[in-house]
Amino acid sequence: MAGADHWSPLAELLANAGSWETLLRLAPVVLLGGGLVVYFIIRASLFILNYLRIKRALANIPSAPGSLPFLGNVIPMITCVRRNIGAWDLMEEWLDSTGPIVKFSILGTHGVVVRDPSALKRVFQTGYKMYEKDLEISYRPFLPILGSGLVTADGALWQRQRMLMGPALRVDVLDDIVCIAKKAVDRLCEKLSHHAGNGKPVNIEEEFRLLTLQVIGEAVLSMAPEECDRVFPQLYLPVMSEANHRVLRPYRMYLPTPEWFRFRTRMSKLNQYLIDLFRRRWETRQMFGRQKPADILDRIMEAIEESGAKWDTALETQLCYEIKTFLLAGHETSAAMLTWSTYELAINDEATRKVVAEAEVAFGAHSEMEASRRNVDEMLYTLSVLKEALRKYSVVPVVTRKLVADDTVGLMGHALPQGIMIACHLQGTHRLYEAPEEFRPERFMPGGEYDNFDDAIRAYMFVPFIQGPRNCLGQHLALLEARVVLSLLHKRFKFHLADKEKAVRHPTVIPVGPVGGLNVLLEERTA
Ligand code: HEM
Repeated sequence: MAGADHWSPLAELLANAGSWETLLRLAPVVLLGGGLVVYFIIRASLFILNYLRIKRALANIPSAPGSLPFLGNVIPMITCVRRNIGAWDLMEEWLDSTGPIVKFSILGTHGVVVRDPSALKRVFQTGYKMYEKDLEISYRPFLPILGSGLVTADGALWQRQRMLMGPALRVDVLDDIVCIAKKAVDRLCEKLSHHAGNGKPVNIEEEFRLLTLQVIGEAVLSMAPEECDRVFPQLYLPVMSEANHRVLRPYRMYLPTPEWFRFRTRMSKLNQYLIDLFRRRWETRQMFGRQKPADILDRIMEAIEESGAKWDTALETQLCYEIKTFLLAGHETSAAMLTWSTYELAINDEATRKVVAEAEVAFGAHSEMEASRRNVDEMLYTLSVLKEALRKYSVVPVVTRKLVADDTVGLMGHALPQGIMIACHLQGTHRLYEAPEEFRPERFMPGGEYDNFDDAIRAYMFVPFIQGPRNCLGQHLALLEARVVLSLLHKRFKFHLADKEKAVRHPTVIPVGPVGGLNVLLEERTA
């Protein structure tokens, strides 16, 4: 019968609606549907209540201009790129026009932005346990790579890992860095010598990126330069580039595009490469016993042995996150610092002369001397050039935190509610100097502008590595490496800018380098 062919279970249920049997059959569907509705109503009510609680608590703080209902400030933050400025530059405009604390919101997430050193002291030092890493927005695209590594860990795990990793980066490894950096800059000089005087521009930012990867690859894993040049551009750099794209285009994290699959494949190959390396190293240590540590990995393994921890897959995974964190944190930031320092030296003969003079003392007239760490520590002017580049260009312009408890002390005289985001505007702090647009390394020489800030806030007036318990673990390594590289390169070559226009800071990528890199022309220095 034609009618019976179209008889569906739903039609049957409707026909029998009202009978006990049917009601019993419908019960699970009704309960599930009802449960879901109640769940969403509760979630939505909690969201609205929380939204109103935070809105009320922030009522006295001035708002950033251009806020729309629910969207908040998201549109000006995305579209500011059209003006060739970054979201961090927009925040600076808010601070300049509105006051020392400004509130903003992004799709229902409320936040405040601050730059005053006293506020940074509260976030980074005195109240740091309340101000946790903001993993939901800023670091989210990097979580598949960095996982629970040091930069993205919090609480007890972070504390344990920091204790384990800290000494491996701070103590005697710094002595090795001088030698590793010297070898790397010698290789770069050899490469660049083919370009000297030929009138062809070299993108020195790209060269610094490769160099700093080689230095961190050798310091952490004893990787030969050729191995670094083979593995990293194939596996590591493309995953970092995709993660950077995802910052402004978060949907890329969820769409199964060819790039999404490539990201996953490269990630698992990189993880496998590192885990194989760890296993070989661990087995060798168990076979031949303790030897003088060759690199940072050896030092970490020594600390693991001393802690009595068992080698298992959980430990391997955690170590993998830590090593990728060192690779990420340890190369692009340093490359950006070297790039901006080179840019400024190219337009400042007097500063270059002082840097070259320090290199001659530390490395001898022909750069053949193996400088000791003490020699490099004495290069105060070169250090000041690097610090001034970090101040003027703020390669990490902003770091964000999430407030996980009500802060009754708060920031800039305002108590703050749990759940908001705090944007610590490091770039803004670095502009609180005299004539901030001028490049003046003397600010950081003994007795200079920096030394003259009040004791209570001085440490929070220069924050490229932030401050407090979560400060950058690699800052000494970075500044040591960069002193060797900058001074020896300038001792060997004169750098001229290939482009006439002023370099412009990249509006979307952190660490911030110049848009299009830095093209230079090279000339061998004769005297
Ligand atoms: C000029 C170079 C560098 C700059 C400007 C820089 C900047 C920073 C900043 C701003 C943070 C704090 C991030 C946050 O709290 O959200 C940080 C953390 C960190 N950096 Fe660096 N960094 C540099 C070089 C390095 C190097 C060379 C290494 C490692 C070899 C390194 C390892 C780390 C680690 C492990 C952390 C996390 C510390 C923790 O949370 O306990 N950094 N860095």
